Amino acid sequence: MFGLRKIISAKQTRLADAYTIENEPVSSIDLMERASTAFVNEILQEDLSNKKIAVVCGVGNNGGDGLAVARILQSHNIEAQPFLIQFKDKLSDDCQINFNRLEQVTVISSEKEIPDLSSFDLIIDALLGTGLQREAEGFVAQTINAINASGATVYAIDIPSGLFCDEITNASSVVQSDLVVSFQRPKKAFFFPENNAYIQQWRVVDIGLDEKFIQQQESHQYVLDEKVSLLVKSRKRYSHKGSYGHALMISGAYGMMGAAVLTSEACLRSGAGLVSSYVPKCGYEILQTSLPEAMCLTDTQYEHITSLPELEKYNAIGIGPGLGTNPDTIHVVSELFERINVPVVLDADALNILSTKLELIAEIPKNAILTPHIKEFDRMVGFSVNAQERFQKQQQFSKEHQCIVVLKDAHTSISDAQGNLFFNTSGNPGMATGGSGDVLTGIITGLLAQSYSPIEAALIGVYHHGLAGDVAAWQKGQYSMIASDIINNLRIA
Ligand SMILES: NC(=O)C1=CN([C@@H]2O[C@H](COP(=O)(O)OP(=O)(O)OC[C@H]3O[C@@H](n4cnc5c(N)ncnc54)[C@H](OP(=O)(O)O)[C@@H]3O)[C@@H](O)[C@H]2O)[C@@H](O)CC1
Ligand SMILES: [K+]
Repeated sequence: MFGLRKIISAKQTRLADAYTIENEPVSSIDLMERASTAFVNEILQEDLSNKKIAVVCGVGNNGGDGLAVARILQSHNIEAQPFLIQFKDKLSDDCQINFNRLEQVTVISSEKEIPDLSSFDLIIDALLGTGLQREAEGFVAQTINAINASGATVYAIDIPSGLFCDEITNASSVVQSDLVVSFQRPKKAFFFPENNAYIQQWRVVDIGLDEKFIQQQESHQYVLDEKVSLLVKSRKRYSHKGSYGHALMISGAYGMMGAAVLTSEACLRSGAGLVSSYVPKCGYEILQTSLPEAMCLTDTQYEHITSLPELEKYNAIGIGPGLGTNPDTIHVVSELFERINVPVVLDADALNILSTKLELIAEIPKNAILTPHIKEFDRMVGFSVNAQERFQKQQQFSKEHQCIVVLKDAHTSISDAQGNLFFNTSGNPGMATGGSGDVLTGIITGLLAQSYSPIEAALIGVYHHGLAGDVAAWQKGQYSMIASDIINNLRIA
């Protein structure tokens, strides 16, 4: 969908593996060599020459990768000591071949022999991969615990050992990795916030699995990454401000006018031809002074919004940032639902109003974009025990109400009315700062005004918002960046 990559299950990965072996064709041992070489090339971006490295391998193909990685690192004159944790008598065929290709492997065949790993700088975790069948216990769990207790940096091959690929892991013995280098696709598990302790950072390397086959697999989950830029249309040479739509931002209350300024400015920066900002009277001078490029309309009331302006001339509307939930403002949302006939973004207090008047949820305009963070979402649909349940509810909500939900988190997820779920890969913790969400609302509304479809606007907006945040973090650092830095680094292209 939109040229974005599908996220597939462990089972589908095995099918893609077998399909590639048969149809490329390539032998499975050569595919393992390719994967191991790609892993080594990725980690060699860092200078490892003075590091003492342990490669902790299991008996399956993940272990086979680990043994090959140790050999390839040694061929680069890097000290990498392989350990085979023999928790089963028989090694997989390719693991056995790679075992035979190494001159020296320390074989550990019982719990008692597990070495103290604290003298190593770096541990490469190749104990278990996507073949995990059950929670790690006994010998395997003890080895995982030894890796975690070592104090060394840990890089995991494909997935941290002990972590389930497609569902929430409740086990206590899971490798806590600093980096995962995953083959071909990120795993579903990488997008569960619950797995944060096991995955500080992940990257994906291409190992040449058949892409066409992967994209044909039944999956409704996608990776939202730089490929979304393909959806961005170039601006026409002969065009004028009227060509790029007129957006209306409804936002602000006394003491919250910054939200109105940020959301309106972000809307302009996303390329909307014209932006009008509807604010309470107290916001008139603030808005006109800080954002001369926007037009300003005011409510009759001074401190908060109590009514709506005429809506006919706008191509898209964004409502919610800094709006407040004053009793006189609440009815504005239901009135908007009755009168609106253009795409709309509902954010912040517009969502809080929805959660105090749940009967309004049934009236959400078709194709509306809702941008809750987790707490706002839970207030609307009820508490979820974990991310997996919340993602299901998110997909269900989108289908039932024919709308798009942008659930804001470290990996923001975007659900559409067809049941698809897109996981964003841009952004950083520095973006957890006041006003960041207001900026996103402005960006998405601005894209809607330019006639992008709601799902396109949500995908382009979320990815570029994160990207601008990454540039801001690079400039100012995650601690010091603020929401206006995100706007200043926005570059949709
Ligand atoms: N996909 C690709 O394209 C490519 C994949 N590649 C690599 O292959 C990896 C997948 O390999 P894999 O399927 O051999 O599984 P893996 O994770 O090594 O473990 C299986 C072994 O562990 C055992 N076992 C399971 N759970 C257990 C537990 N809790 N406690 C104890 N034992 C447990 C299980 O035993 P069983 O359940 O059968 O008793 C079996 O013996 C993948 O992650 C990637 O690194 C690349 O080489 C090339 C291309
Ligand atoms: K692993």
